[in-house]
Amino acid sequence: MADHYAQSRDDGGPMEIPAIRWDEPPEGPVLVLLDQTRLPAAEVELVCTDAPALVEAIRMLAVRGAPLLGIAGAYGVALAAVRGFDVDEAAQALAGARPTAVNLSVGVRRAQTAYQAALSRGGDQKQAAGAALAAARALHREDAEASARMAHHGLALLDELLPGGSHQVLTHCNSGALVSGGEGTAFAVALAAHRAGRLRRLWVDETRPLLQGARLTAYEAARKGMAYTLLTDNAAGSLFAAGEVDAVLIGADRIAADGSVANKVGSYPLAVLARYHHVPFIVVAPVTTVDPGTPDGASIEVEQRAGHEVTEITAPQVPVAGAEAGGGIPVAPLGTQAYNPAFDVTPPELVTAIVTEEGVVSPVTAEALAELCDRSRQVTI
Ligand SMILES: CSC[C@H]1O[C@H](OP(=O)(O)O)[C@H](O)[C@@H]1O
Repeated sequence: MADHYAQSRDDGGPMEIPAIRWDEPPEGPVLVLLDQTRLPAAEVELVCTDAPALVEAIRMLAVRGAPLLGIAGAYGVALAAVRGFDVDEAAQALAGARPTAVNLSVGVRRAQTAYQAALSRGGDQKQAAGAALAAARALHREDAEASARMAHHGLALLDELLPGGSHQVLTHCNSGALVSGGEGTAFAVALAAHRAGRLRRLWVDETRPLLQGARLTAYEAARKGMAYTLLTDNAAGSLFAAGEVDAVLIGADRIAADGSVANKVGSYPLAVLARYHHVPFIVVAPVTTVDPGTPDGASIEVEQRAGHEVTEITAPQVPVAGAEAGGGIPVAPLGTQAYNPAFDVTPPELVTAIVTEEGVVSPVTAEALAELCDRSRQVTI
């Protein structure tokens, strides 16, 4: 079950409303999401009291973005546990809500494993539920820490690649606080450059069809006082040709063992443009987005979404929950079939560097990624 609660701005200023928070009102624990389908027009919280409501929120992108999906998945398992629902059933539904971002299944599995381990140690249901919640909280905290470290490593890389002055950086989709326990991934690097006085402008791809750039990155950049300019996705090429892009910064949803990067559809063309115009193409993602179990780009399942997201324009530019047709304004003849992959895959040879909280991988090779993952596991242990 899910309810919407509008946010009131008591002092008139921008509120820092977390993308996700756990709450324990008298009527029982809930997971509270800043409903991203309503941004930027309204800051509305969506309250989930069970896993099915969270699964629907994930599917309609009320909560989205790889690292945040992992955090939400972990909290979703904890929510099922504390409310006495079947945890394994909830975990399966949550992990299957969207296929491409590996973080979702990783987060679900982390909380589910903590729950099962507590039971195997002789703990009761309440203790096991507490263990699942503790695992979710730990993942939330770790992701915030990872975001800050990625921003640090990413800014150092920009300074190395683009010494001196301030620069124009292009980003695609949304990779800020709305996808993270902290300030995000690629956007966090741009924000660090802004704070250091080294961001002349952030070019923001609108990111059709769900407009994560226009609706969410512009919303985040405005709140942070960054100099940003919105553009249609098909205008990016002319910016490169005019020499107006100094670097590309994007997030990732899954990085295969060979360094192939799945990210929002439209990322691959930017990588080709960047290569042709000798511009650094930088991917920023936590190590949890690297999936050693996926050997290469061809092995990444790319989510195919409903055609009406392409053939219709809806008021908040997102699908209506549960509706077959989006109920939006048709921009194509009724009955038009649409191709709507949510992601595309960029091969490692087009990626200048992958920035993680553990450091920078460049050039991107399977060996370097494996070493990074091993180093991360040693730190985690
Ligand atoms: C850094 S994770 C953000 C990542 O997630 C977005 O996809 P979606 O909005 O469908 O969840 C996009 O791929 C971003 O790069």
